[in-house]
This record gives sequence, C-alpha cells and structure tokens, in this order.
Amino acid sequence: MSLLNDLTGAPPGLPPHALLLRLAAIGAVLAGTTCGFAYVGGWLSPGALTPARVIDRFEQVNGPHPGFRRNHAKGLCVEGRFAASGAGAALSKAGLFAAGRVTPVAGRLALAGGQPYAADAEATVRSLALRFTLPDGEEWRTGMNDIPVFPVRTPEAFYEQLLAAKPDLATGKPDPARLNGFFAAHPESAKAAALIKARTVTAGFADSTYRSLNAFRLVAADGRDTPVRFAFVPERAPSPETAGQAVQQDKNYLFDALAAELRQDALRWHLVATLGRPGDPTADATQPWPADRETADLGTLALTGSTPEAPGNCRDVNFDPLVLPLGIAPSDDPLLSARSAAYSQSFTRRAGEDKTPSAVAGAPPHGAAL
Ligand code: HEM
Repeated sequence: MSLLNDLTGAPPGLPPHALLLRLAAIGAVLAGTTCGFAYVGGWLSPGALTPARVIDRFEQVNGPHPGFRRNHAKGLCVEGRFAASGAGAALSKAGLFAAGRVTPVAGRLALAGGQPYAADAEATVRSLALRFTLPDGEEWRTGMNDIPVFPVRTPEAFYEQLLAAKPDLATGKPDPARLNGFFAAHPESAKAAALIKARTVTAGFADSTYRSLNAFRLVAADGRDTPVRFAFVPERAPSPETAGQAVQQDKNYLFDALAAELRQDALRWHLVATLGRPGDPTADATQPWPADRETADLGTLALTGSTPEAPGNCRDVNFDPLVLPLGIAPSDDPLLSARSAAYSQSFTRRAGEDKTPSAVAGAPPHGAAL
C-alpha cells in the first residue's frame, strides 16, 4: 500500500477505495494527455490533413535536407529599415504606418522549393520574407512571392499539388498526365498557373515585385476595416533576365548578384497596399483583383546589407504570416492558418536537426551604408 501512497501522493491511512479512486483519476489525466497528443499528431484522423502530413509530403517530394526549411530552402539573410510615408495612418492603427516612423527590419530573400543546394534558375519563384520589430514587443512577420497569384486555393489542393508537380526522375519534369489530372480537378489552379507562367521574370532579386497573394485587413483607429493585398514594388525599373544570365555557370548567380549590389548601395522597395472593394475575393489567392483598384503607398523599405544564414539570424526565424501587429488582421483566406501551422511544423523539425552550411555562403558580412 505504501507504493500506492507514494504514486498517488495520498496521506498514509487513506482507505483502499479512496486510493484506487486517486489512481483512476491520475490514469484518466494520463489517457487524456495521450489522446491530446494523438489528436494533434493526426493519429486519430488518418484521413485528415495535418501540419505534420503537409511537411511529410515536402520531405517525400524533395528528400531529406536536415536543418533546412522544408520550402524556400535556399536563402540569404538581409537587414534594413522601413520608413512610413504616412499614407497608411488613416487605414491602419499600426504604429508602423505613422508618418515619419522608421522601423528596423530583418529578413530573408529565398527561392521557393525544398532543395537547399539547387542551382539558381530563372523560373524558380523568388521570395522576400520580413520581420518588422515594433515598439512594445509587437512584430509584423510577412512572406511574399514574385508571382501574380498563388497556384492553389485551399490547403488540401496545396498538398495534392506538391505530389502532382513532383519532377519525374527520368525527365526532371512533372509527369504530364498526373499534372493534367490535378488541373482537371482544380480549374482555378489551371487558370492561376497560366497567369504565373505569363509573368515577366526580371533580372534578379533587386528588381522583382513581391506580393502577399493572401488578403489581409487593415484596421483603422476608428474601426474602419479594409481588405488589402500587399506588394513590395522595386524602385529600380524591372529589366528582363538576359539570355547570358540564364546560362551562367555560377550556381548562385542570383544570390551573388544581390549580395554584391547590397555591398555597393541600399536597395529600395515601396510597400503598396491594394485596397479591395466589396465582392473582391479575399479567400481565394488564385484570383487576381481587378486592375483598377485603388492603391496606397505605405512607405519605403531599404535593404542595406546581407549575411549568410547562421545561428541566431534569419535562419532561426519562422516568418509566420499570422504574426501581426494591432492594425493588421488576417482575412478569411484558409491558406493563412494552414501556412502558420505548416511553418511551425517545418520550424520545429529543422530547429531540432544538425545543420550544414547554406549553399549561399559567399555574401559579405557588412551591409551597404544607407
Ligand atoms: C497552404 C499553403 C502553403 C504551405 C503549406 C506553405 C509551406 C511553406 C513552408 C513549410 C515554408 C518553410 C517555413 C519555415 O521552415 O520557416 C514556407 C516558406 C515560405 N512560404 Fe509558404 N506555404 C504556403 C503558402 C504560401 C503562400 C500563399 C505564400 C504567399 C506569398 C507563401 C510564401 C512563403 C515564403 C515567402 C516563404 C519563405 C519564408 C522564409 O524565407 O523563411 N507560402 N512555405
């Protein structure tokens, strides 16, 4: 009986039935906890799409690359600052947009895909992720891509598309029958893919426009709520990639050019919010909004330097799109919560793994002066 007393923490002399009751209560708590883990891990719902299954699929398609992001695996850290124009102050109560406010930013320019040592290539989607550090511990984390729309509308379609677009070992390209099957089941993705394919690919990271694709909401001090899509539009006029660039032998030509440019001078983008009108789709990132929508230039982002991924810098940040300051709120787009959950799963896995150096290691340690 003293062992039971020890296990249950019961005082000596408690009757056996009371001890058994205590033991049963402890057992119930343990069973509940186990069920909780099983639920979160998806073991109770083999058909449901869980964050773990999404990340398993990335690993299935790309192979294991311990320590790296499961998507946008090849990247370079950048730092700089955002100077608000004041045009956002009437739309959002976020202090970030107050006229004259300058906010430090740290971020990451990357290439989409789960291959950290892939050669830079023209068609690969480019991305810009940023973390704005506001006063009082607030942050805005955002990740944007250089495409006009996102290829899928739902997390389930994303999961299916990962496999449908997996390159065939023999050809290096997706199996056309499998991809066409996916597009037949998802006509919205077929339309989005055509828009993505038709985009002009620019010379490099510095003259690319990066878009949030998902809609958000700007919430003003007076409660006004405006659906928006964000974009970082380069100050530099876009120039198309040249034929010479495309046949470069340098596997990191896009990243090397970016690091070299940042060594010379700062690179600037305008944060432009496109204001949605009633009826514009906020829960479907495959659909563009009409081209005549009003825009607001919220301020200027100046990137001033780059650093290779290393412990404690952008390598160890999760650019979760739902880390938002007051004044920026999520829309009803189902991709947002799926992204948040999947990024967390990717982050948790990579944080616990041994790291190998990034392929993008030649960048200079110091930034350019503003
Ligand atoms: C359900 C849809 C999506 C899934 C499952 C997904 C998955 C992922 C994952 C796993 C990562 C790596 C996260 C990490 O380890 O830190 C990532 C990175 C990224 N994703 Fe997505 N993504 C989705 C949709 C989108 C959309 C709509 C955008 C819109 C622009 C986007 C932009 C980015 C960017 C910019 C990064 C790189 C962030 C960085 O440099 O750390 N993703 N994505």
